[in-house]
This record gives sequence, C-alpha cells and structure tokens, in this order.
Amino acid sequence: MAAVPTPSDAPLRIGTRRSNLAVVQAEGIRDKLQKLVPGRSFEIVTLRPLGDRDKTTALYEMGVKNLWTFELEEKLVSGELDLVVHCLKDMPTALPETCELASIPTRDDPRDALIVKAGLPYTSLSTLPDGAVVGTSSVRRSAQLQRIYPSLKFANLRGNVETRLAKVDDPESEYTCMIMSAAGLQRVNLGHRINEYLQSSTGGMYHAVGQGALGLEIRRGDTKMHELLNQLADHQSTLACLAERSLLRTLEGGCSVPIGVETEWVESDTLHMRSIVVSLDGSESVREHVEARLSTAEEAELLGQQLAAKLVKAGAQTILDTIVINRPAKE
Ligand SMILES: NCc1[nH]cc(CCC(=O)O)c1CC(=O)O
Repeated sequence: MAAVPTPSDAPLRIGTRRSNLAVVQAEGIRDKLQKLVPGRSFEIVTLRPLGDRDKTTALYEMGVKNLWTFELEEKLVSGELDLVVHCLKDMPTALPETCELASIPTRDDPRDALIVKAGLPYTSLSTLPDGAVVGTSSVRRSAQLQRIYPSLKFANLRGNVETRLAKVDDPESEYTCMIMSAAGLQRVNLGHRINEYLQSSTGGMYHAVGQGALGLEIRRGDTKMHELLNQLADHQSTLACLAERSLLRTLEGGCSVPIGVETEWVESDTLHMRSIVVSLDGSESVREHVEARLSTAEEAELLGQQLAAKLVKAGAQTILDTIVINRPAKE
C-alpha cells in the first residue's frame, strides 16, 4: 500500500511567471532551498499573468495595479503555491492583507543598461545620433532620458527579455537601441549585449525601485516558510530595498510616477539614498538625497519617507499632480 504523504513530504510549490527570466530566478531560489532542506522535493509552477497575456492595452488602462502578481497571490492564498518568486520591482508596494514579503535575497546589479541594435556602431547614450529611437515602455526611463538627451525619440517595446532583444535586433525595426535592467539580461546570459551601464554619476539615470532584487512572497502567517526563507535574506539588500519601496509608497499616492532611485551603503551601517522625480517629457525634475545609520526595517522605511518628504518640499508635488492627471504607465 502506498504511504499517505504527510504535509512535509508534499513538494514545496514555487510559483512564478512563465518567462525564461522568471523560471531562471525561481530555479535559483529552488536550488538554494534544496540545500537548506535536502529531503524536500520542489515543484516550479508557472503562470502567465494578465500583464503578460494582454500586450496591447496600455498598462495604465488595464485598471488593476497588480497585473503581474494577483493571480499568483490567489494561488498562494488558496494553498496551491507555498512561495512566489517575483522580481521585486514588479511587486506593488502594498500587498494584499493575506500575503507578505517574507525575504529579499542578495540583490544583483540594480542598474539600467543600454543595448544597441546588432550591427550598429554606437557604444553609449552620448554617441547615439540625433533622432535615435530608444525602445522602452517605461516612463521612468523615457522621461529621464529625455531630460538628459532631448534629441532622442522613444518607441514602445514590451515582451520578455528575449522578445525585446529580437525586436530591437530586427534590421527592419525602428529601434536604434533599448534600455533594460542589467540584472535581467545577465540572468538569462545576455550580459554580453550590454553596451553601457547607466547610473546617476555617469549620465544621470536612476534605476527603478527594487530593480535587480527578488521578492519572495508567502501566505501571511506561514511561519514555517518565513523561517526557511529568512535564511535566504540579505540584510543590506533588504534594508536598501525596503527604503526604496517606502519612498515609492509615500510618493505614489495610488498612482504610478516616473521616479528613479539609487541606494548605497557608504559605511557598513549607513545607507545613502538618492532619488529623482521627472515630468513625463523630462522638462522638469527634482532630485534629493538622504543618509542615515540604520539597522531595522522601520528605520529603513523612515528614511524612504524622509526622502519622499524632501522631494515633495523641493517641488516634486507639482510634477506628481500633473502626472496623476495624465495617468501614466508604470514600468
Ligand atoms: N519591467 C519588467 C521587468 N521586471 C523585472 C525585470 C528585470 C529584473 C529586475 O530588474 O529586477 C524587468 C525587465 C526590465 O525592466 O528591463
């Protein structure tokens, strides 16, 4: 007679999106968990969320905010999944009451990267010709680039990493180049296609909140999973990302805004945080920074709130009000 499996014999089910990037990320987490609990079996369950199924409707017109997460969260809550592996930057700053962000592992490169169409000679943003077309559907990227390089043009570019790269490389396509996260490209072994890393100190680009980090989401109150995932958490990455998410949560006010950020540990216990808020056309922008010694999630969230308050005081509210009226797309 077959043994009746006890709950701890049941495979631990990890949910994620159905892209190559998402699966690679989930496999990485699975391999780490496997080392922590060698006796357990694991199963990766992929799902194509609404945000990936509908590629034509403008993101801001789809109504729901959590287009990439809500179906996975439903399966978490119903018990069909035990864990969801997200790109942290795709996770809304407010999660459903029934779920929680259990762990943020060591963050990869948070920067944006420039990728030029195969065969073209350009190697950096500053060498692109006037009128070059940048593929991106992120208002954070297009607004910031327009601020720095007013002669650039922009065209929407959606789809997973490989699809976007193929569209840009297509000799018939209008794109001269695209901007993507360095971590996303590196994780699917396309890091060699990066022509330039973008950051505030060399060119003025700030990355998205949470970019380059993973967010491990569980059912609220699942203490066993929480304890297990705690072992994958990285203290500095967690505090930096919580500070960034707090900044976004404070500024967002229910709507998406083109806001860029950078966080840097200047001493092992001191977090330096810089941020920019840009109008959609790049004509107006506000930049601020804060720094504090911190060691707890509460202190990190306070720092994010302080930076938000400084930005608002410096004029970010005027920019944000205009954007709320225009209802922009998020990343
Ligand atoms: N916007 C979609 C998205 N969400 C997470 C990543 C890549 C992984 C990451 O940066 O954490 C990407 C691709 C991109 O923005 O270039």
